[in-house]
Amino acid sequence: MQKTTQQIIVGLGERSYAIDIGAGLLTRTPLFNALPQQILLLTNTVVGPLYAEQVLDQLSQHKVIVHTIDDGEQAKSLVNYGAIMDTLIQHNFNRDCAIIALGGGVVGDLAGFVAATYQRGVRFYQIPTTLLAQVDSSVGGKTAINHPGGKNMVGAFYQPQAVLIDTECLQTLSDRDYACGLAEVVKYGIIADADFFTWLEAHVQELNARESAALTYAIQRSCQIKAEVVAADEHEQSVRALLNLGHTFGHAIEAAHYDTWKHGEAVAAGTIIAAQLMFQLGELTAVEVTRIENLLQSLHLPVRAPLMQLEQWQAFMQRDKKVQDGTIRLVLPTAIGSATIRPMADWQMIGEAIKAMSTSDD
Ligand SMILES: NC(=O)c1ccc[n+]([C@@H]2O[C@H](COP(=O)([O-])OP(=O)(O)OC[C@H]3O[C@@H](n4cnc5c(N)ncnc54)[C@H](O)[C@@H]3O)[C@@H](O)[C@H]2O)c1
Ligand SMILES: O=C(O)C(=O)C[C@@H](O)[C@H](O)[C@H](O)COP(=O)(O)O
Ligand SMILES: [Zn+2]
Repeated sequence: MQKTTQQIIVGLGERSYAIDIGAGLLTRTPLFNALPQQILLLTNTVVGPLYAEQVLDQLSQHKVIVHTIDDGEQAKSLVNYGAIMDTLIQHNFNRDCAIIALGGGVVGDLAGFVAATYQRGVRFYQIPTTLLAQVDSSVGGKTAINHPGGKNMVGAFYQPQAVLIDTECLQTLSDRDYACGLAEVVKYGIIADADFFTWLEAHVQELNARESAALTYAIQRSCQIKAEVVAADEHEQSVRALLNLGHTFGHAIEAAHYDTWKHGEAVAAGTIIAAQLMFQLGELTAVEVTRIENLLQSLHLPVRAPLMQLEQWQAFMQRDKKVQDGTIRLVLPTAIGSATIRPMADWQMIGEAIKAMSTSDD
């Protein structure tokens, strides 16, 4: 059967770029158009052995330096950022070089921040290999590294030149990391598309089985929504904040538990807290909260946060990038298919929602 490629454009004027989606794209030529001679391929110790050779085969006419980082969220660090800068400088990379990210969101976020800052900005390409990176982090230009005090605290908005999504890469992903990507997919349904949410509910089995047609549609629809939101508000002055549903809570969980909670898992637990908060405010029905909870659960995602003191939640949440004049602003679902961003100072109410949706201690 002929393999097809679908293309979605992120419309940003002169900086517009294409997201190509298809099975087996890594081994089809060319990966990207008009690549320069000097290329730094950033990958990690898990993805490199799986896919770097396929990429290098396509780049045999270029001078490619492979830089490999450790696996895991802790690798999105200032130390690794410095080490990559050392590599670029040691090899005399100039402003005409390109950085290619081959990996999940950790590799992509770090590579993008390097690209945004090396010699004040060099070309950047994304080859996302996790579901989460394919549906979310490779698109839209949020690049960052973490700080012990919070997630993505140092970063830049810096768009890639192109994104290449090979859906076949997902077959080697662990069940846990696959589920993490589905958390961000569910997010798009909640904030922007009730029909897509209903479609997800109806295709849980196919999605859990990683069936090609369902998976490709979920990736494509997610990228379409993300591309539209980013094109409308690249620098998160308004509607882009909705992509942060569940993240103010989720980032607090991650920052407190980097070693045990993954990003997608923390987003799922954070999403259900946001839904519960809207239920308490009388703006979301019990049926809607249950639908969100059931969908996340059926996709093997956690729907209860770990036990943490309210003060700890508060400390991390106050560092959220959406805080304005000391007041946190939360993304809250107003229905399945729409969400709003709202300043919230009522910590008693927030604490009640967190408690209701945290693991019980009895
Ligand atoms: N920039 C953005 O807009 C954005 C959006 C969402 C998330 N993020 C960030 O992305 C990160 C999470 O990304 P993630 O979930 O991809 O995590 P990750 O990059 O740590 O990848 C998850 C795991 O899967 C492994 N892996 C990657 N591809 C694989 C493959 N094809 N086969 C087998 N194993 C594979 C990785 O080595 C890792 O162990 C977080 O740091 C989060 O903050 C950024
Ligand atoms: O693209 C966006 O905008 C997002 O918020 C996507 C999120 O899924 C992603 O986790 C992002 O990195 C969060 O950014 P932050 O600004 O809250 O650090
Ligand atoms: Zn996210």
